Amino acid sequence: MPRIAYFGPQGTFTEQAAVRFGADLVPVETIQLAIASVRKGETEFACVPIENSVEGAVPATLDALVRDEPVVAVAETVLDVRFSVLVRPGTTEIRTIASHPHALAQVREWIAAELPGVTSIATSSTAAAAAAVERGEFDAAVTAPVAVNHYALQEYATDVLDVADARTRFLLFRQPGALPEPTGADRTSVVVTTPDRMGVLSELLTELALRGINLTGLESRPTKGKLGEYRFYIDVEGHIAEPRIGDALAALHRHSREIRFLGSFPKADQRPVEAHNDEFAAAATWVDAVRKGERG
Ligand SMILES: O=C(O)C(=O)C[C@]1(C(=O)O)C=C[C@@H](O)C=C1
Repeated sequence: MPRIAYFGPQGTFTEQAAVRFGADLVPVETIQLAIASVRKGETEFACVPIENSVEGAVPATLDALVRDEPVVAVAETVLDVRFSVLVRPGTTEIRTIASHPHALAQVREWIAAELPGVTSIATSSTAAAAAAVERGEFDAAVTAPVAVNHYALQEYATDVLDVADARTRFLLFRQPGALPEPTGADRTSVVVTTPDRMGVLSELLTELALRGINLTGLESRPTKGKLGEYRFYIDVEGHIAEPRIGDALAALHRHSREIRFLGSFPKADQRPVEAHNDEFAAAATWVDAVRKGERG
């Protein structure tokens, strides 16, 4: 049975996402360690959060993907997110509330309204906050609903969320290898570092637009070198096996100082992508025939 290192400990949202991929689960303390476990070959896969509909991209994941050897995503899944607030049995007063920064950001208004004056403390994950509350370090934890099954805590509040219908997307990574087959409903992800020249980002996006490629994500992170120098994380609909996606990635390669392929994999929503593959195939056949002197 393959093994998935996931951003744990037990009781995180990421664990629930990893369960869907059906393999033996290995909790690790940080996103970096989950991805490192794949790089070192300790586990075949790593499951980590990539973006949340309320708080946006997960910076630890974006940064871990460009460090060291490449890893590629082979699957994604999306979870509905709502939180529970857990406390030790017998708690009468809450002075501190702990959680992952992405979770705290999604319940900020609830805390201000229901627990005014309480100090919020960032922990490595939602479940790490539950473990810390169990140990008596903090009074309350903002967690995934399942965390109550893993820690000796009780629910102070459930269904806590400032913005309804929050969702988080998770990716399953492994070392580079054969790509998942195209399904007609795929996503491709790359990260590029551009040369420092005017209009370069617009050139990248134009390469996509010209080929009718739908951009589903664009994030920037500092390269951590020169101030003002950024990497761009680009998600598009389609699979690198499709001619127009392959063409577009080749164009991005020409415009970039560095480019790293982060995967082509089936989208969680399974909504078919308008690919125009027949038109691209017909155009390639025509060029081929012209080159051979068979067509004008
Ligand atoms: O700490 C967890 O439980 C996680 O799985 C991480 C994470 C995140 O990074 O966004 C996942 C989903 C929620 O949005 C809050 C936290």
